[in-house]
Amino acid sequence: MASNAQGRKRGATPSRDRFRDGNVPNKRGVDDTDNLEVFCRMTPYSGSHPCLEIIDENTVRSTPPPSLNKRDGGTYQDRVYEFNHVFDESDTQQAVFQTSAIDLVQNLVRGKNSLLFTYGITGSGKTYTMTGKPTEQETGILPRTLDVLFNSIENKVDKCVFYPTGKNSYEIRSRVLANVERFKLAKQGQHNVNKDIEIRFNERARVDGYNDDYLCTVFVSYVEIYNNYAYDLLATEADGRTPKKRDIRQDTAAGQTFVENATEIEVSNADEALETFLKGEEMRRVGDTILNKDSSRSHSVFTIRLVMALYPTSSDLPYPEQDPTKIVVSQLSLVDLAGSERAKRTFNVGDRLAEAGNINKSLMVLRQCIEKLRKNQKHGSLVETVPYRDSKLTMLFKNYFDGSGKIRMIVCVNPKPDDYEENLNVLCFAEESQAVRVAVDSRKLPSPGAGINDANRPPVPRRFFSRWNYEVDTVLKNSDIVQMIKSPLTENFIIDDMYDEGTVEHLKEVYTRRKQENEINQRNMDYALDEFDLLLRNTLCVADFNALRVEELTREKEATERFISTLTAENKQIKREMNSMAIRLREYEIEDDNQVLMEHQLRQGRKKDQEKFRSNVEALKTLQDLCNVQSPSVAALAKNFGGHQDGNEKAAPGRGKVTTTTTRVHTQITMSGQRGRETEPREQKYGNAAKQEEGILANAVPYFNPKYGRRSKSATRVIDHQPANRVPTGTVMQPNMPHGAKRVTQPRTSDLRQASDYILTHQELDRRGNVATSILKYLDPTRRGTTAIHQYGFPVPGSSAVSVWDMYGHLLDRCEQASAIGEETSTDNMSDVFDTPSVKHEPALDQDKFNMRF
Ligand SMILES: Nc1ncnc2c1ncn2[C@@H]1O[C@H](COP(=O)(O)OP(=O)(O)OP(=O)(O)O)[C@@H](O)[C@H]1O
Repeated sequence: MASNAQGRKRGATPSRDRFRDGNVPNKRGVDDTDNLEVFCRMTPYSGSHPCLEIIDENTVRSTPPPSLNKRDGGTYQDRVYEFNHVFDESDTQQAVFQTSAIDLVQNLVRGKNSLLFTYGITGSGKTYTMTGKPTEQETGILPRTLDVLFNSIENKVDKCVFYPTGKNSYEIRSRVLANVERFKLAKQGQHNVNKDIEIRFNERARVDGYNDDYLCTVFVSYVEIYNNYAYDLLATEADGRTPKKRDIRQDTAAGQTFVENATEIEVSNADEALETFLKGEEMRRVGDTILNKDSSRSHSVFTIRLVMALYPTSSDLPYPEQDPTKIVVSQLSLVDLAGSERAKRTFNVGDRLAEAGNINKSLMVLRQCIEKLRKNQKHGSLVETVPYRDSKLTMLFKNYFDGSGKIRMIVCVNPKPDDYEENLNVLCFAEESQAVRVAVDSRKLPSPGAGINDANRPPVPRRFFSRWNYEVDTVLKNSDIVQMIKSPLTENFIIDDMYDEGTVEHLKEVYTRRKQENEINQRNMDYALDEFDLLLRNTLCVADFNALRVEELTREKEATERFISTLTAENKQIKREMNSMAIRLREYEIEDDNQVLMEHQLRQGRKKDQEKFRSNVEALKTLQDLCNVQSPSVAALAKNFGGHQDGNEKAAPGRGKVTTTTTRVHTQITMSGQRGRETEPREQKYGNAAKQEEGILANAVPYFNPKYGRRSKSATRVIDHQPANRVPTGTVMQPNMPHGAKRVTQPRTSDLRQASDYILTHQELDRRGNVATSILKYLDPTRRGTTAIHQYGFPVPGSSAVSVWDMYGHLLDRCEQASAIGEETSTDNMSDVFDTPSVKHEPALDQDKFNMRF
């Protein structure tokens, strides 16, 4: 037995409680009935929202597509279906054959009947499963079945020995008639072999169980049920295009339904059988529908019949006895049902619509038959008549349901959401079908009776030893050697007269002696012949056995070679993958190294930044400390102006947060509050820092142009205006003030009038929050139009400087106004000018001057 037939992983038969209707599960041999077996196959689907999902090798779950409601407005629920086995999308045609069909081939060679049919909605893969395509991966059940059958049967007789009567029976022709028929067949000539067959894949598996005591031959027939009529796909009407219509009859004697006069073609190998199938396929009605471009419009039934007869008991050339009652027929029907389809999905009209109607009707009758069978079996009596006769399809299947063979269904489903509702019907029906119990076909092949029994059976197939027997018996035993040995030895005797008694006596003696010798020789010869006969038969047996063994080993070798070549190919593939993985790995490693390097650099950069940040924070801290104490210049002024300082101090707090930078550090620092508290002398408070600042001031670049400096050397007319809230910056460039310059925090109008030079040290925040210090020199502030302004100090961004000029212009205006009315501008007022720079005023200098900033 083929390993797969016995050892295949068949789905566990559903347990008792798995069936909703409480049917007894499959228990072979207990009650001589068997459950109808159902296998489910899922079509590959790559779209979104598959409506079916495989849970395990026996279970499928259906899930409604999103937002699909029942016609009554209700919602669908998830449902689970259980089958003998479920094939997922990755299961190959080979796997499907091994699991669902190879044991049916074994049934066939053992003389039993089986029916295998595919069921499902249109486009679900029924034809693909049954027939497939010529490649190894896609060869379907039918071609594989034929291969396995011919790999497994022995003792095939020549063609035309058996012949079908057309009434579900066979007869045997005489040798002469068989020869005549063969001659006629040969005269019909060879036709071109179908291309698909030339390139097709051959299944090499075989099953055991063939009874060697039988001679056999194979017949195939192919019919379709179209629009509820049976058509013979192997015979056409006179037009050569329309298949012949046939009737379905019941053979009461054999208990079988059959297609009357269906053409049965005798085939001697799988290729011939397949050729016949393809010939019939050309006749089969297939149409192009929206849902399947090669949609089967009929139910097709391909029947393989194995016709067997016992070996003759005589040692004649192998030829069956001409006794039709000793013929045994087993059959396997492979049925590709047309798919159910909803008209509203296919938009079929005309013939297609009528076909669809008939397809759906026949499938509905099949369903009803199964339901009624189930009901009857449940009640244990004939509660309802099973409507087999309502459709040709069910009429043809009737004998299987009546127990003349095994029934198996492969239900094909496509998980696409559009098929959801139809799939529910299919799955429901398929699951419930499993509850139907069918009587087991318990027929046994009649034993050969007298003759060779298991004890004296040579270890080679019957066809071998039958041939030697015939050859040894009919050829060797009648050979000349035997005759020659048997011939008496002769001697020349001359008898002189009738009274020559001496010679006669001598002759008598010689003959008697020779007769005795001959008898001894004959006995010896017979003995030797028997010995030789035995030796010969044994030698022939051993030779045949060895030949078989060689054949088997050759097959194994070929299989091993194929396996090795597959492994080699896989090996190469794996090597290729490994190489590409190694390349990828190298790339990853390089990338990894780069990343490590980058990470290292980043870490270094971060470290540097942190160090820089730390040093900046320290610098800022120092700066903050400096800012948080009273400006030394303010301190100095406080000394000069006494009580004024407090007033100035009060004017400052409104500024709140000030961001300052002198060494390009952008950090916010708070300057509120502490300024007024500084009372210690600057040197005392800042020590070296203050001294350093002054040193820098002393050595700084002169702030004024010597050209102008020359004119003002003799007079002390310089007003050094340093507002009270100046932030000590410790900047490198510091102006060198002429000796005698009058430093004021709030200039009076009288000071300005008397002054020949006016120098303003102004501070403000630029857009980035840096403290920008500007030193402005203005000559003769009382006379407009003759001014010359120079700016020294730090770069000041353009826009932020406008406010300086605004303020300055404002100051001048105020001075002029004051002088015009003969009043002194109050210091408080002047202080306002500087402390509230929001006062808008046209600057007292032209745009060119303004552009002198850098
Ligand atoms: N398991 C599968 N793997 C790959 N292709 C498949 C599979 N099942 C079906 N197909 C493809 O789906 C298409 C429809 O399949 P098929 O003709 O077998 O459907 P069907 O059920 O016989 O339809 P209909 O009832 O209309 O005849 C075909 O092109 C077939 O090759």
